[in-house]
Amino acid sequence: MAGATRVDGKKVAASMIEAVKATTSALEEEAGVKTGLAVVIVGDDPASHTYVGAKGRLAKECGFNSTQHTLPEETTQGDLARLVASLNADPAVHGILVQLPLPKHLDAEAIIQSIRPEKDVDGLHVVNAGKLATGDLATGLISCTPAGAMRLVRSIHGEDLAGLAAVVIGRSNLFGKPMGQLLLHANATVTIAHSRTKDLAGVCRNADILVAAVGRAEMVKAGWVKPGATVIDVGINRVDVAGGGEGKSRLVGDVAYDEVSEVAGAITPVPGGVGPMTIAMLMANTVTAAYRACGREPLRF
Ligand SMILES: Nc1nc2c(c(=O)[nH]1)N[C@@H](CN(C=O)c1ccc(C(=O)N[C@@H](CCC(=O)O)C(=O)O)cc1)CN2
Repeated sequence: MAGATRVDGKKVAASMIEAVKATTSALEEEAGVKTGLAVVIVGDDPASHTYVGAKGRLAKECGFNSTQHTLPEETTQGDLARLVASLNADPAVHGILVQLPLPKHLDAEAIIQSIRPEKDVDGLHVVNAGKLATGDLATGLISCTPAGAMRLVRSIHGEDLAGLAAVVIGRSNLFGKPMGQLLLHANATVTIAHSRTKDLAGVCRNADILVAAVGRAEMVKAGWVKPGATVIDVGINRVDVAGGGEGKSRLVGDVAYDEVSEVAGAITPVPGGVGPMTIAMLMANTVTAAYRACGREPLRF
């Protein structure tokens, strides 16, 4: 029987969405401003279309004016850059999100850096990454997945992580680095581990908070986890179901959930953990951007 507390990302995300809805309607009532989100998707990747659909539906539910720009696979860098430039110039658009990954022939980094930082609700522009790195959490926009994962850490440990050792496995700009910085700002003692780390299992066993973002199904085993640790699983891997027949698959994280649940103190499931928080944080960032565009500051979500 599993002993760890299951950290319910859907529940935390739902309460955040309620706060976003209230904040959005307050802005409309007080300033007459409707929060605007533009979502851009290029190509036919089915998973990306699913995520974009979910973002659009939730944006509408939050009371946003949400527009989706669907571009064909063969879109050129110039076409996409012109669309971003027009959204940058549109005062009714407070947040711009370009769904990743982009088709291989496009330079995703150049597109992300062309978004105005104050509309970069994905928090990926160097200005926003730099603000996070220098400890300015008040004026920038923080990348949605690390912000969502951090929210789940706070739901277990509170605001101050002083005295706790945190290990993040993964050093990407999208997740590992910003997650490490958020943990550091909350006073945790942070290690960022990666594919070249020696004795990865041993490093992980020191962690009071272990965050896995490696992209390898169920790589983190029970023997990697300190008894009682909090384990945050950021992986989303689709694996075949043994004997399930053609095309049968299920989603698993980077953590071997069942065995790690026997050792950990708290653990996020996949699905239903960090994933729902990513989309909730996008909504929070978008209404935050709308408030700032009106010279106001909303509550901290
Ligand atoms: N521009 C961006 N592109 C991408 C991001 C991002 O944050 N910004 N993240 C991922 C995809 N993503 C959002 O876009 C995302 C992935 C997964 C989930 C989620 O809720 N997952 C569910 C399971 C869903 C399923 O059944 O397939 C869960 O974990 O419970 C939300 C958002 C890459 N691209």
